[in-house]
Amino acid sequence: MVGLGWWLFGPDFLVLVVVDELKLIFFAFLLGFSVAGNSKGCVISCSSSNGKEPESTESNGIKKTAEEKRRAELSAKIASGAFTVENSGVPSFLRDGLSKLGIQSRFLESLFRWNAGRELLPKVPEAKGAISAIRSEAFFIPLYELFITYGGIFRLTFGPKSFLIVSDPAIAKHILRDNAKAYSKGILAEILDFVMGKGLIPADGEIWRVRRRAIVPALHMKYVAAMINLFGQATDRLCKKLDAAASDGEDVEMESLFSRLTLDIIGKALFNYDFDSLTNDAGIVEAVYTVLREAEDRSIAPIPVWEIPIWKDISPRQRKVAAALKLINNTLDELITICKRMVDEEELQFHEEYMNEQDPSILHFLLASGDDVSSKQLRDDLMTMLIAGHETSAAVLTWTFYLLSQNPDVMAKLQDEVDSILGDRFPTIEDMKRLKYTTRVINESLRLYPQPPVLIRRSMEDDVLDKYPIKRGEDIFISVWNLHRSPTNWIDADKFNPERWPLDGPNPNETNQNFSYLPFGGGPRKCVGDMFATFENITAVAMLVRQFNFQLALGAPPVGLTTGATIHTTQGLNMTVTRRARPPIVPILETSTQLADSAAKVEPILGQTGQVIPAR
Ligand code: HEM
Repeated sequence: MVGLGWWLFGPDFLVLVVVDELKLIFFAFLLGFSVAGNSKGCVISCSSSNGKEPESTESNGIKKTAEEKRRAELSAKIASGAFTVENSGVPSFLRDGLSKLGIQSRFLESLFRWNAGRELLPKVPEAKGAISAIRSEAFFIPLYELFITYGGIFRLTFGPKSFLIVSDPAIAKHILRDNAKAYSKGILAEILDFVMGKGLIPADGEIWRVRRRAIVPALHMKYVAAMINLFGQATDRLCKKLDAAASDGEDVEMESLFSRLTLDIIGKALFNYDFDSLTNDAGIVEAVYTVLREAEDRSIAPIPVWEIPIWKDISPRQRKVAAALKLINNTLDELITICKRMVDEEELQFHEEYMNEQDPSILHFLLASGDDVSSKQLRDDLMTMLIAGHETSAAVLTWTFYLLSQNPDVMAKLQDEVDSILGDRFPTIEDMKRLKYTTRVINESLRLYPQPPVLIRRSMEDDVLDKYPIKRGEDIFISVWNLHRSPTNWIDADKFNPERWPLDGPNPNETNQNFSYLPFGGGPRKCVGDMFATFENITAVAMLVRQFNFQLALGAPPVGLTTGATIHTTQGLNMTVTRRARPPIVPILETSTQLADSAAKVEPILGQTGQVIPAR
């Protein structure tokens, strides 16, 4: 999924290439709240649950002290009101001035009557950006400090433009669910247009409604159950790779391996295509990564040079992106054609849980359903889901393994559960319900590292948030990071504590946590792949920890965080992987028929609307 995280930051200057006023303002914002290029992200100090920090060398220690000092200075500045904007407004200032000059109050009253109603309306607390004070870390971290001072909604002002930062569950619920129709995806749609077009994430209005209605049924329970087999096979390939590294005593960079694992999975799941990116780096895999990198870079670039007409023809980089997009589009067109042929030749009896055993992909479902859609729209949807379903899951796995490496007690408990429930088998749909602690570990990882950390909206009409009236056209960032780490919502908010979620309670979601927990968003635009992703993550975590122990590699760079579409590490997650001292594991693959049969017997574990569980 894509979020404000897209917008990282460039150097501390603003070059005035006016392509679009709003985008420039955004760039100004980003420049202000900039961060962390790959080399200068913060050392994570907010994530460790048991007081253990990532392994640190002497220089890491120095960096960390500087970081803590910088953060303390920022907190002190915020607390002293250095960011606060006085809300007195011009009319009251003028009125006071005229009154001091001796103008009669009766006259002043009639003069200023036009403004009386407006002045009485409460104003959103306002903070102004101070570029130098809040540079050099992932943007959502300074937003947290501002939230602690200014509260669940505040306005962040840069020059003529401002942004509303929302960190309050009730306001988030209003925007995402109760009055969702009044909000669009705003600038997100503009930035992602080159790659996602009118795909489900950026689309708004009627296109979104029609496509959502077509796509959601494709992710039915029988399909997701069949996918567990695929998750198992792909993870098994990763296990083999790790096993070889363990034999050779080589450290591994897990973030990129997780990215490849989830790319392989989503390619098969969406359009029955095997990227085989765990072993293959060229051609289409390279093209996918070129496009992904471009999407991230566009979101952080200080100048939208790609919008200058001639640029895309002369810039080697833009030509490479165009060639990559062409290759992907051609491949998708080919896959669509092959799939159409398959559907034509099939004795089709389409029904609610329709699934083709040879090709259970979402594309096959959509074509078999008779979905009346252009190839371009289909491509946009597939591309959107490819990115949405790939980056997010990879990030969840990355941060889960980081957290596990910092919390050996949790790891031990997790391995006990996996050993007793899975043994040496491949996971099945029934296991998804039984692997309760594994699920809680992932729930908790998603709380501390929400993917994406911020959701973006734009108001399409005037509205009232909390007690504050807001105008049409407001750009709003709902900080899931703040919601998930708010001291009012959570006890020991920064602590990694899977035990906070009772094993016998419902699976935590936005509904039963009353919008203080939004791992998959909420309301009509909630993630369509939540169950798919949860089962994918459970399968991968369970199979990996069953076979290996994971530790941060000795001498590896500290694990810093930065933002792209999701929360990335600054320099990778370098780990030493060792085989667990257990009898050798010989996975037994179950057939898809068995899986499909068993799917019918298992209730979904997601989307339960149990009673509200107070945050713990
Ligand atoms: C752990 C993995 C995942 C996480 C954390 C995640 C998170 C999210 C979130 C937070 C949203 C809401 C965005 C917003 O309101 O602005 C979202 C939307 C979406 N997600 Fe996911 N997602 C994940 C996996 C997937 C997968 C596997 C797929 C596809 C199979 C997918 C497809 C989508 C789509 C299409 C939307 C847009 C829905 C709409 O606007 O109607 N996601 N996701």
